[in-house]
Amino acid sequence: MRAVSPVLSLRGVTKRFGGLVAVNGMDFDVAEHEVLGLIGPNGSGKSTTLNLISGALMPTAGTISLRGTPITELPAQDIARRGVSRTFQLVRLLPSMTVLENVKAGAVFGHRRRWGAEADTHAQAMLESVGLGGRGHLRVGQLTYIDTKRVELARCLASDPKVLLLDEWLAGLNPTELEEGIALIRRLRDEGRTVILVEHVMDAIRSLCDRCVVMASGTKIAEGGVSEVLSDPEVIRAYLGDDDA
Ligand SMILES: Nc1ncnc2c1ncn2[C@@H]1O[C@H](COP(=O)(O)OP(=O)(O)OP(=O)(O)O)[C@@H](O)[C@H]1O
Repeated sequence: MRAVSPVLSLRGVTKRFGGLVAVNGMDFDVAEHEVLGLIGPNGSGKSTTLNLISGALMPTAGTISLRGTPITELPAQDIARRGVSRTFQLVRLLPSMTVLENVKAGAVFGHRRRWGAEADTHAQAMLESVGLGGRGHLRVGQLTYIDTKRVELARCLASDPKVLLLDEWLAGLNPTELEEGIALIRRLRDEGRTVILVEHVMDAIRSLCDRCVVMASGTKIAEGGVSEVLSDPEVIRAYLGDDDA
């Protein structure tokens, strides 16, 4: 059941990089407990949109609100403290640190800050929840690709985020890992989190998302139920024009 007021709202959000308009007047809402797919061809502005929401970048124009409060001007750490957390397309972990230390770093900087033994216990629990129980002592450099992704998600979850921004978290997984990854994201939603999923894996979009927003060249070209938007001729055209379609 959708809540009436959105958790996250974007209104007229625009980002220019010099002469390039990477994100152009984006408007959309994300409802509580919703999994929203943000899709579109390569270079359409999806990661930039996540960067604007998480505060890694500041919009050139427009407003981003979290439960009705504008967060547009806030630095990234303040947005994280308000319960918005993200994974990165290229996993960003500290390879010389252990798995547990990387996850604890998320617990210290996030929404619900924990220290010392409490941070340890919580980080262990997050590792369990992503299927890495008992592997906290390993160095990140010793892990397989899927496991580094799991650590990145555990790091992100360590701050108890209410809104999760997943930037191609499922990319590069084999079919078995993909099934596990989809089940994991579904569980995060069942735990009461709201998720924005930037993803090229359409099976994941179909099986996880309540709705989709489709971007092309920085602009929203479609929004609605997944099967509806994926059969929209403009969306099909946008993807067919893309080398990776
Ligand atoms: N920091 C930056 N400086 C200049 N241009 C940028 C910067 N970040 C992104 N861009 C440009 O903005 C556009 C949108 O990029 P973005 O990474 O948001 O697309 P995307 O939809 O996430 O693509 P992909 O699916 O390939 O990850 C691209 O043309 C990209 O080259």
